[in-house]
This record gives sequence, structure tokens and C-alpha cells, in this order.
Amino acid sequence: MINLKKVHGSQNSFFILDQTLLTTPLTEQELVTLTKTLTAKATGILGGADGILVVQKSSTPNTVAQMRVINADGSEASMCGNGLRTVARYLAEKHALTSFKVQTRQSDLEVQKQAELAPNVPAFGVEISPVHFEKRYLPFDNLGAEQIIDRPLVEFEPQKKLHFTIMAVPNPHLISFVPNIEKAGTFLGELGAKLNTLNPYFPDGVNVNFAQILGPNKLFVRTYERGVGFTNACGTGMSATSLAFYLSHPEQCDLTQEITVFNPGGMVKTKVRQLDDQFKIQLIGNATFTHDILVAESHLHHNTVTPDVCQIQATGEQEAYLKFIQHLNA
Ligand SMILES: N[C@@H](CCC[C@H](N)C(=O)O)C(=O)O
Repeated sequence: MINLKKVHGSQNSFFILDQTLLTTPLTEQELVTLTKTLTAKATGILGGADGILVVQKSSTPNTVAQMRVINADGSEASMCGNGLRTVARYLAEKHALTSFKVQTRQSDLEVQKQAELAPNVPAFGVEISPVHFEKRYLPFDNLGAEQIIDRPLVEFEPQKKLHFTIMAVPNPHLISFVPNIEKAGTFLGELGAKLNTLNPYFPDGVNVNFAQILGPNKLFVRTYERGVGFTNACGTGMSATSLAFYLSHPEQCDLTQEITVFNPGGMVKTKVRQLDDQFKIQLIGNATFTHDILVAESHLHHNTVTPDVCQIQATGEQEAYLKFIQHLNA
């Protein structure tokens, strides 16, 4: 039996599938089919998820394993910040490590175990890198500039009330600071949907993040994710938004201190550092395992993972997590 774990970071939820445990690893087509089935909110196991995190053998030196990210719609992302924290914990427990590197699609990223956020709320810190602004890295097009940092974009918002920043970390993000995050929700949904279907600006789609500044070094971020839609949180989105905060509102953002980022699913901390002209971001937050799902390998290959063929065991960590977020003050 294979243990398909249900996990989350800030309630951005995933299944971890460790391909190294399988007799025969899933093919690319099997992975896509299984992801679509498992993540479906109405019919997937345990209410579905936002994607699957695939653990496989690394192909770079000094990395413990490789993480791949398959979005709910079957597309593959280059990175996932909330997901990497949970994979870091999974690998830390599997190999009895506390600080190591994980291979991701574009880079080998440092991860470290952190102190628990509260009893039974384990936490990990992960590197979010590399950061790029130039349009070829996103990619984006037809916006009249090589890079967009803190400026209006009439193509998205003709009234010019909002400013936008675009960056790859390395997955693509569009960021805007809005006066009221609740009121901006409908526009976020419309813009997110528009930029993630055929459009002249982002040929590969983009994660769209709206943020409200709550105070010095304090943000609330909501994200419409490429390949998924609205999620409770997006780790790379909160990391990119933290850097955009510094670039657009430096008077409210002290880089010698952590930035606290609230989201609909909880809270994370980010640390932004500038080394010459390069930015480094660290994302710190919960790495919660909610369920162990034991299933025969053949069901993974045949896309027949349903509750009646699984042994599902709750870990009890979700209760601890919900208690932790009850006491958060945004
Ligand atoms: N939820 C993730 C990002 C997952 C990938 C994203 N949807 C994309 O396609 O780039 C995170 O926590 O960073």
C-alpha cells in the first residue's frame, strides 16, 4: 500500500505522491489524469485539493529529492511555496534531516525546519528563488515595457486607480495593492479568469495577487491561481507580494524585519533580502499533514482512487491548526 498524504500550507491543500515508493512510477499522462480526479472539489477524496506534489528522485547534486507541482487542471507549475514547505517536512521526516536542498523545476532550493507555530503545528522555511522581472521570464507581452514595477496598466484597469507589478519567482505573478481586499474580490476573480484563458498578455497564464497593506511589514494577500482559481493562499504569491511591497512602499517595509502576511487560510512570515541586484526571499509557515491515505498502487495507475478502496486516517493536526489560526489577529 502507498501512503498518499493530504497536506496543506495555509490551507492551500495538496496530495503528496512519492513516486520513489512505487514499483512503477506513474507516467506523465497517468499523473495528469490522477491529479484531475483527486483534486476535484465535489468528487475528489477528502474534498479534493489545489494540486498534487510529486516527489521523485533528484537529478542534481546535493539535493535530497525533486518536487514537481501539478495544478488541479493538470498543468505543471515551476514552483509552489506552500507545497514546498510540506514536501520539506515529508523529506525531513523520511530522511531524518532538518536543513537540506530540494530540486525544483528551475532551481535547487534550501529548506529548513522551524520551531512549531503552536502545539502540533509544524513549520518549515523555504527559499523562493530565482526572482526575475524581465518579460521573457514570465512571459508577458503587449504591455509596452520590458518590465512592470509599480505602475498603472490601462490594459487591466482603465481608471488607473491601481498600480501593478509583474515578477517571476520563478512562476509568474501579477501583484496589485488595493485599498480594501474584500471590495476588490470580484475584480480579482474577473481579472484572474481573464488572464488565465486565451489572452494577449500572458500566453502561459499568471497567478494574480491582490494585497491590502495592514500596517508596517503587515499585509493581507488573496490570490487567484493559475491552473486552480481562488485558493486559500499562494506561497509564491505572498513571497512575490512581499517583494513588491518593498519596491512600491519602501517607507512601510523594513527589510531587516520579517513581513507578516495574512491570507484567507492563515498566516505566513516572509524575509526579503537584497544581495547586490538580486533579491532572495524566504517563506516560513505551517506544514500540516491532515490525513494518511493508504491505497494500492494499481488504483493510482488506473485512476480508481475512491474512498472505498482507501484506508483514510486523520492525523489530528488540522484541529491544532484551526486552533492556531483562531488566535491570529490580522
Ligand atoms: N500554490 C502555490 C503555487 C502553485 C502553482 C501556481 N498555481 C502556478 O501555476 O504557478 C504556491 O503556494 O506557491
